Amino acid sequence: MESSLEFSSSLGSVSSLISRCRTFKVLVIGDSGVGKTCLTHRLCAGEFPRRSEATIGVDFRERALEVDGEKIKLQLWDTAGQERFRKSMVQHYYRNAHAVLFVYDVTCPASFNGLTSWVEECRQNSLGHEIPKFLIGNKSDLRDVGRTDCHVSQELAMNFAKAHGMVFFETSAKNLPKKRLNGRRGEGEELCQRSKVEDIVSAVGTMLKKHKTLMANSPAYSGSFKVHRKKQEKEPWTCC
Ligand SMILES: Nc1nc2c(ncn2[C@@H]2O[C@H](COP(=O)(O)OP(=O)(O)OP(=O)(O)O)[C@@H](O)[C@H]2O)c(=O)[nH]1
Repeated sequence: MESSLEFSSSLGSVSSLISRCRTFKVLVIGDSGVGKTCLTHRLCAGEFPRRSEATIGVDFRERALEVDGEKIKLQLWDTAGQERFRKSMVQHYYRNAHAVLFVYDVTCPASFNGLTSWVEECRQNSLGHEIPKFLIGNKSDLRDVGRTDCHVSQELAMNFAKAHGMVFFETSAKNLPKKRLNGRRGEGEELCQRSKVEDIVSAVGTMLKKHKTLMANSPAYSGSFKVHRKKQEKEPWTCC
């Protein structure tokens, strides 16, 4: 793999001191192709990216928000789903993480089954039981009512979330096609989808702000990785 890693960390970067804004490290994990990069982009930039490439190592995006009058920052760590692009850096991902988003593709049961190994990886890397965890079923725009057998049911996902102490959301990182947006129904769906994405941001922010143990034990992380990466264009993803 042609990538190298530089790591720097400090408890108070200049920018965080100026803005006095607490920064929370939020890990985004899940199988390759489930849409972690697109979802992270949507959560932070408010739109679906035009191009998607396989993540090598990790990418970062930030989202500022206000919770109960306090400005906080979510630093989303969009990690590679492919084992060969992540293995040397795994322990860095988990260090000082404040929350985790477990992502699967609702149209790909294999990605849902794969969640067990992501939970296990968290355990092996001593991720605290107490930190907020979220289960996100992505690509809900591809749900086909005629092919429910091939999709992950919400009931199954909710049970999984309950068993692992996670908050469950089903959403789509993708904007709806333009022709559907022309009609009233499309606009409504898009607004609904946008609010679901915002619901995820608010839920993560609210849980982190309220999480007293986290505040006491792990000060807001402010540091950076620089991953020198060779990007690889991604084919449109297909599963079942
Ligand atoms: N229809 C639809 N396609 C999506 C959605 N999210 C992502 N995709 C597509 O799924 C493919 C994979 O998306 P990525 O965001 O690169 O997936 P990833 O999980 O980051 O993959 P790795 O970087 O390999 O771990 C791309 O072709 C995206 O365009 C979604 O909500 N709906």
